[in-house]
Amino acid sequence: MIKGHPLKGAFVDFIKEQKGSALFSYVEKVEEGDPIRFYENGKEWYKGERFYFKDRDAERIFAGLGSVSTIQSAKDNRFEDIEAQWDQLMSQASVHNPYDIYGTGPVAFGGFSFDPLQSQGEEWSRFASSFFYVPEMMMTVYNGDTYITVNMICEEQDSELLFDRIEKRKQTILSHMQHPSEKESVLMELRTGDTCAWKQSVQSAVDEIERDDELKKVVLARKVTAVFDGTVPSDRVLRRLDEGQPDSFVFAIEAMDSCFLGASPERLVKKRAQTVLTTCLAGSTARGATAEEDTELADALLNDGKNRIEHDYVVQMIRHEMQKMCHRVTVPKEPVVMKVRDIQHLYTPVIGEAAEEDSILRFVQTLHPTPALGGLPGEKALRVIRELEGMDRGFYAAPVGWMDYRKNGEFAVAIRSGLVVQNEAFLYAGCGVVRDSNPETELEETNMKLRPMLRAIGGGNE
Ligand SMILES: C=C(O[C@@H]1C=C(C(=O)O)C=C[C@H]1O)C(=O)O
Repeated sequence: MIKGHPLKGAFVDFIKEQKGSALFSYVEKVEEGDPIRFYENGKEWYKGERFYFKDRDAERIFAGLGSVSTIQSAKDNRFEDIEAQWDQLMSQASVHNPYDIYGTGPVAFGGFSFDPLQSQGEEWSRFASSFFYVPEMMMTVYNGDTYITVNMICEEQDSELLFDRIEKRKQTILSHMQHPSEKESVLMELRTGDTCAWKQSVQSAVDEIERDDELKKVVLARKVTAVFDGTVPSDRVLRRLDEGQPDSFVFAIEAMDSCFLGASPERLVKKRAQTVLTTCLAGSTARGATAEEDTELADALLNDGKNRIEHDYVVQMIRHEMQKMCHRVTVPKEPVVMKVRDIQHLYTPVIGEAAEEDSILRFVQTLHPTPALGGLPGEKALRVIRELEGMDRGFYAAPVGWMDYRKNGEFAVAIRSGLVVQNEAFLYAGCGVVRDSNPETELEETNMKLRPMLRAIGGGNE
């Protein structure tokens, strides 16, 4: 007789029938939950395989621990390949989910690197060019309600032991224990890279745009390296981002001793049944010191020719691609201003209606990279980036997010982000270069965009 959890018997029987190696997943509602705490508490057992994701509206928050299956692809058709592997895993799965809530039950969390053809930087060695975790344990908070999903894959002889082990861990992690907080490390050095050379590459992009009638925009990024006297406490960095950037997507994804994390204002795509939301976000200015100055800056941004053109390239491409994939697309005529803590942007939200069974990955594949992060036209801009940037963006500016077993999900564009590896943090920021760009102004813009991550790692002024 099997005692204890009501699903233990079903699990043991399922594994017996399947002869192992299929996914068993169940969802429970719990009284309350703090996903950041869940993430931190999971460190002891799951360090190196955790994720966190909060959307801009904090409507849905996820924390995932461990990986019962890691889906990876380095193939040319990486989007289709990831989807095929996910379909394969789900086709044999047994899902016990009494809740009709997106983002509960089996979810794969991860992303796709910005450009698999960029030569790989050493700092990104822990990250495959595209990978997703199916967590062993996941907390989903939706509208104040908390759900726990447990996923298990095992061999026949291990099933009872595994079930009990995970159940015990789950209880411990949920029991409000707090992990002893990580030791703060001291920032020793901030290497900003060769800013003159970077400005020179902005000028080269402007020259290229002037020479080539077809090339309209190229987004160039730079990297700043922060060196600490000890391990960078990524859990703390995540907590600071979460508390300090309430209007952004906040994400973290660990891969062994590395953690990529950030607070991005930009949605790539969100899909719920037939509804698809995407974002045009390009054109930037500073926040004002007073409410009045802030409004003046926003008005100036809305009326600035260079920023409007830069923004419009993004709208053109997104509208065009969305019209191919959806039977109805709504795009406002004019952008509005989106304000986040350190910066304001021109923003045009786009809504499409697609077939319910369409996978979110189809939209990710088609939209990434939008001209907000790549340029216009896309392929040509990518070639210029490879030539001028001279670094590996890794997952910076790339799609990071989740998809569920019904092919819904959400992906942010992973900007305002950084990669933490042991005692170093690599922070990235870029900006759209068009015909009228000025290298000095673009450099200042990247400095403004680096601020949230600098503050979160403890290297920036408040
Ligand atoms: C490239 C970045 O941001 C992108 C570029 C913007 C711009 O050029 O105005 C604005 C928002 C983002 O789409 C970044 O933050 O690193």
